[in-house]
Amino acid sequence: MSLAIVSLQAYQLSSLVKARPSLLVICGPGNNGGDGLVCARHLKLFAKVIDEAYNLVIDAIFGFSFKGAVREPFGSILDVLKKTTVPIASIDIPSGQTFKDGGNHQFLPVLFPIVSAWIEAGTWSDPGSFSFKGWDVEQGSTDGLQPDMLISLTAPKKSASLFRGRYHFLGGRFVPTALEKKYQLRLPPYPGTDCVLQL
Ligand SMILES: NC(=O)C1=CN([C@@H]2O[C@H](COP(=O)(O)OP(=O)(O)OC[C@H]3O[C@@H](n4cnc5c(N)ncnc54)[C@H](OP(=O)(O)O)[C@@H]3O)[C@@H](O)[C@H]2O)[C@@H](O)CC1
Repeated sequence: MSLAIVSLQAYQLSSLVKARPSLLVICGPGNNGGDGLVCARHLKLFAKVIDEAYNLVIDAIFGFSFKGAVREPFGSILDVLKKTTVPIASIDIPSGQTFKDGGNHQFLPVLFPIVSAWIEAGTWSDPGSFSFKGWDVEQGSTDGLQPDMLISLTAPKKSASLFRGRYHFLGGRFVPTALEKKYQLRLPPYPGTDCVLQL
């Protein structure tokens, strides 16, 4: 639900009007794709809003388990998306991004101070400049999609340090206490009953 809500919050209808109303959700084979299907279902519930004219691609192709060289048919799909001028909103990970260590994108405790820093700084102007004791922001390749919007789930992953788009949201408010303690999370407070937070 939060993925659908922030998509509609970030993209005003007036700025996205095109002759043919459309919204494309591209789902990959893993749980990221599953998130995309749920997002599509909720967007459908907002049909009255998106009926007028709406052009946006929801990237739910790969999440944090993506690794290695991209295989077909996904390579061709990503090639098309890299050239499109339609805004792309990526769920959790911009699809196709790889890192120099070849590792996956599972969140790490060291990532969570970033969330606090973003909130405290009140800006997302230069995420690459953030550095914390014992850790520097990863410098990964920019092979993957460069979305206009990123919706991080639970906490931003490594790839969030490469994000240069306009909108970054955090979703997944209800983290089990045990998980929060295990990874020493410092998650930001969500206002009221909101389930998403713009970083
Ligand atoms: N708290 C959170 O953060 C939560 C996160 N959640 C969500 O789950 C997502 C992670 O889901 P996930 O683990 O299922 O992995 P994901 O990347 O969607 O798919 C893997 C698939 O991609 C394939 N594949 C891999 N590399 C490939 C390549 N080069 N070229 C082609 N294919 C490739 C791989 O195939 P395989 O290599 O195994 O054959 C497999 O089929 C996460 O990002 C978030 O969206 C929530 O649901 C829960 C809370």
